[in-house]
Amino acid sequence: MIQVEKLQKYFTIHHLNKRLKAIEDISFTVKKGHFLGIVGKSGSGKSTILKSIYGTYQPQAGAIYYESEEFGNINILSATPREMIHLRKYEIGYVSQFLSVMPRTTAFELVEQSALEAGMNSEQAVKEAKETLKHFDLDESLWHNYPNYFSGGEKLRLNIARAVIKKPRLLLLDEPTASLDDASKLKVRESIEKLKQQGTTLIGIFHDLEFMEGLCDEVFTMQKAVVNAVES
Ligand SMILES: Nc1ncnc2c1ncn2[C@@H]1O[C@H](COP(=O)(O)OP(=O)(O)OP(=O)(O)O)[C@@H](O)[C@H]1O
Repeated sequence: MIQVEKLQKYFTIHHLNKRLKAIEDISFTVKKGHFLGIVGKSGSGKSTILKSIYGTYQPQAGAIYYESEEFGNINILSATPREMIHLRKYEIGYVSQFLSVMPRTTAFELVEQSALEAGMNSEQAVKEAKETLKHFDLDESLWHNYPNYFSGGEKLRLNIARAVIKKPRLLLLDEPTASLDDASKLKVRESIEKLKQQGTTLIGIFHDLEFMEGLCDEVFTMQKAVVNAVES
């Protein structure tokens, strides 16, 4: 489903006139329907890998081959912006611990819009939004509120609901359970299990190794923090 080959990413730190090597020579493969967990020290480049797959970061070397429903086997690093927009809309989901909210959009509308974007009709989108918000125990009194002032855990659950409702083919999870209590973590776990049953491929970063246990099919360990500055 996804094959990462010799991925390398530098960041240019302009005010220091230096380049920072964030990841180097990263290669792994994830089979369709499998869950790959990425573990490693802080700063070793775990998020950089996920952001490269999602197209947020543009690595300088390597390849990310993804088996797309629409485009066949595609190298994400050379995908056009139009292709990337399609993949993000219909095929690849990304959940981080941060919720990016839209102004004057309620929690319910956020999830509903996500369902509409994935191609559901309005009746279906409303039904699925209700079910998904209920699944993640987001109190009904919050559904028609703006999420700016939600607690950390409420924002996270909303964030996950918004991604999961699309039933993406590939879901990238960047520590989405960071500030959740055990009951909410269990809900996330149930959703991941359900997605796996539906054939979703997942790549996830979790600090909570216990949470990953039994969920992941494979674990990729970042060898070390390769971060070091090189002259630009
Ligand atoms: N946009 C950026 N600009 C400059 N440096 C960056 C950027 N994003 C990441 N880095 C650097 O790249 C390195 C890898 O960061 P990354 O966030 O991928 O690590 P991580 O393994 O996910 O860390 P953590 O577990 O602490 O979240 C870090 O040294 C970080 O400072």
